[in-house]
Amino acid sequence: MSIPVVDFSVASLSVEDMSSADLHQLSRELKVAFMEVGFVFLKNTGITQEEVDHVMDASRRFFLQPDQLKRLFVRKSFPINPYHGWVAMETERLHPEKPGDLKEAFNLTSLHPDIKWPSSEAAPGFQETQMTFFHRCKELSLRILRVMALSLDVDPDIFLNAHRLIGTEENYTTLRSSYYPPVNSEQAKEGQLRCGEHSDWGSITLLFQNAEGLQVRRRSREFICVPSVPGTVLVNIADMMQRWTSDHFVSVPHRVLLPPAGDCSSTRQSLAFFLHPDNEAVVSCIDGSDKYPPLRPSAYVKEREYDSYGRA
Ligand SMILES: O=C(O)CCC(=O)C(=O)O
Ligand SMILES: [Fe+2]
Repeated sequence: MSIPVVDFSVASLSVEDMSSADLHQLSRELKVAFMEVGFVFLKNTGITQEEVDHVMDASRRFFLQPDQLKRLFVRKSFPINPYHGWVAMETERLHPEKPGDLKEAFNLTSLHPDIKWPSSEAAPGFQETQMTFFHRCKELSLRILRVMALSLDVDPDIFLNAHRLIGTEENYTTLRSSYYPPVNSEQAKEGQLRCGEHSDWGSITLLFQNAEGLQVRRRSREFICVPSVPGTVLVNIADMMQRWTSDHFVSVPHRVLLPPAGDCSSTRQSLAFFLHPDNEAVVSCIDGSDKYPPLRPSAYVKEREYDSYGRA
């Protein structure tokens, strides 16, 4: 198994109105990828490599600031949004039974004007690039949701109707910039990785990476390495979408390895857009079956959060 590459041109963000496009071929290809692999590379989405590089450059400048500055923006310090903000090294464990992940991250979850950002002297371009990219990823995700609904022959708005509040406190969608600093893999703790094995929690995830290291688990349980393909967006199904589609679309575990022994100087960066349904939407099996009971994203996310961060 390898991860398929699908051409998204007909629904690209550079096509102003996709409603009249012929999306059938595209929807068939996406369906096969999401049913069989759970991951797909999309090319020609309208989001360019240049845009991605620009956001990664601004993120890197933020991460290279002293922790003392970044702590002013730490996650859980924003009264209006508990998810938004900076996550220090080894704070998060995406595999709940393993040591903390060897990465730093910045979660953009709230676009509220009361949210405090680093000054443009401390982190040039950080706020603007993050916010602009959040919107770009949102627009692309909504297009993907529409094609996914078509592919399943259900109401084309069925997923869109549950993603109306992105960027507000009523929706957990997050643009996460991750920074994996150089690490000597021989000094890491037993079982420690750059990002522990996990599946994503939301509806779908868009991922942009600037280096290898990502691995995806196959049905046979062995992991395969995912290349970094410039100019593409890697899209995967997340857990709530798997339930929503009664397991037709599969949410697949993945992880980010430490660099190979002897490589103590490479950094890695990624940008992940975790698309989530609105907190109070109801996610129930779209085929009308009772394979899973209906869930509320707010309650579901809280439960998953305890696993990754503890019940504190
Ligand atoms: O950094 C990456 O390439 C993937 C990270 C990831 O899977 C996640 O943060 O959920
Ligand atoms: Fe992930």
